[in-house]
Amino acid sequence: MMPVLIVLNAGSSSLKFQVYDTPDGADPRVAFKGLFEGLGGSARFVVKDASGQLLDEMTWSSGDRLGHEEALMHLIAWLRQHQEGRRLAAIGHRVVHGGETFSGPVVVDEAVVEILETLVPLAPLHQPHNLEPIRIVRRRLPGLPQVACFDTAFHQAQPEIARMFALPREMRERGVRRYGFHGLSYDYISSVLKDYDPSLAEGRVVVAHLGNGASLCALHKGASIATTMGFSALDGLPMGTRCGAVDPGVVFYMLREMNLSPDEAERMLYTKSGLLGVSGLSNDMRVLRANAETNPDAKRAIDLFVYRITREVGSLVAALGGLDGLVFTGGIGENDVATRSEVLAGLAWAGFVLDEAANRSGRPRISGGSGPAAWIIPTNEELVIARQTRSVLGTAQAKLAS
Ligand SMILES: Nc1ncnc2c1ncn2[C@@H]1O[C@H](COP(=O)(O)OP(=O)(O)O)[C@@H](O)[C@H]1O
Ligand SMILES: CC(=O)OP(=O)(O)O
Ligand SMILES: [Mg+2]
Repeated sequence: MMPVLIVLNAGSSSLKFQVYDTPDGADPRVAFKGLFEGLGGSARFVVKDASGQLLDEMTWSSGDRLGHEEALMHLIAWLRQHQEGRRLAAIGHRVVHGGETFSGPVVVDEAVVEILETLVPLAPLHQPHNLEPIRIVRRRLPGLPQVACFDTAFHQAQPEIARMFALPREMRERGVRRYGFHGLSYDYISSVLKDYDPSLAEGRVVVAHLGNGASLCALHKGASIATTMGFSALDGLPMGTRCGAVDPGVVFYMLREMNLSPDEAERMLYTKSGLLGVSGLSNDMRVLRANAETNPDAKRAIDLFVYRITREVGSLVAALGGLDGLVFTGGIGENDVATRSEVLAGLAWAGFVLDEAANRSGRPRISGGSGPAAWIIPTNEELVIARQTRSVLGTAQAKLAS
């Protein structure tokens, strides 16, 4: 029987999953993938095969109030019916925050869950939802091994100075420092860069993960040396609904002069800002592009997004001491032709020459000339989770056997 892994990425109303076969001596291979969306309301389940062919679909009415627990049990039941020749071996979870404790994936037990709970205030938009399926599986399928894979872990190797705030020492001792996120995505890009451009993989690269959340990472010889997100997933670039870097003085103004409660201020920064807040229209780049010519606020939101990316690339180039290439990834980075060309135009000073035809057709290399290289590389956070899950479980089993 082929051991399979379920990889879960849980959000507030969605549960994305991929099911991986784990053949001996080869990379994990997608067998099924899909998602639940609209959880808590009118929910929908979609499952496809590895090539994207629809295999099954189901919807629930809003009265059913399908939650994460029912969704997960539905997925496991579906898998049992369709897993001929396969055996569910483990579940790997995306967990956004691993704090100072975890610099790599970890097999989940009660002590691990307790530590991860303490990190909820550091990632309120993600961490509670990431932990929910972990708790459900512990309750409903207690024998099934679970592995937590962290967005912060890849950045733990950064030099200390890149991880520091200029705050009093006791703050650092409390763990108030820059962590960085999107590490599963950067780990993936780092692992495949040599297949695209072997000399770039050994060089100085800025990776732009531009999705609903957005950040940049400076890679030197494949390792993270700096990133734009910090203590929380709010810092750095503007995002779909998050503000990115703001002067902390703004927060005091919100609390004191506007009398917002901490919860209200937090909600504004996490869910009402970014592309949505500036445009007043949408957090979705597709909608903003479609309206940019007629709606000045939509154009303003896009312009600010691009401007902030180019400024932050400049900062990371300084941290790297130069630049050999730039990689675009994430929903916007992989799909939005105009964002890529505008960012490269803003970075013309660094010597980028855009290959417009390549950019329009989404070909992987979108730069010409002899300057730094620009690439589009689709990310694959789920594959990294599958690799890490198999690897730590293999190590744990080897330890048990010895
Ligand atoms: N075809 C497209 N053109 C432009 N932007 C797109 C396109 N498809 C997706 N996007 C953008 O990507 C975002 C989703 O990015 P993604 O990386 O999938 O997000 P998540 O963080 O949820 O994984 C959308 O909100 C939208 O702004
Ligand atoms: C950490 C983070 O911002 O994740 P996402 O892009 O999935 O929101
Ligand atoms: Mg994402």
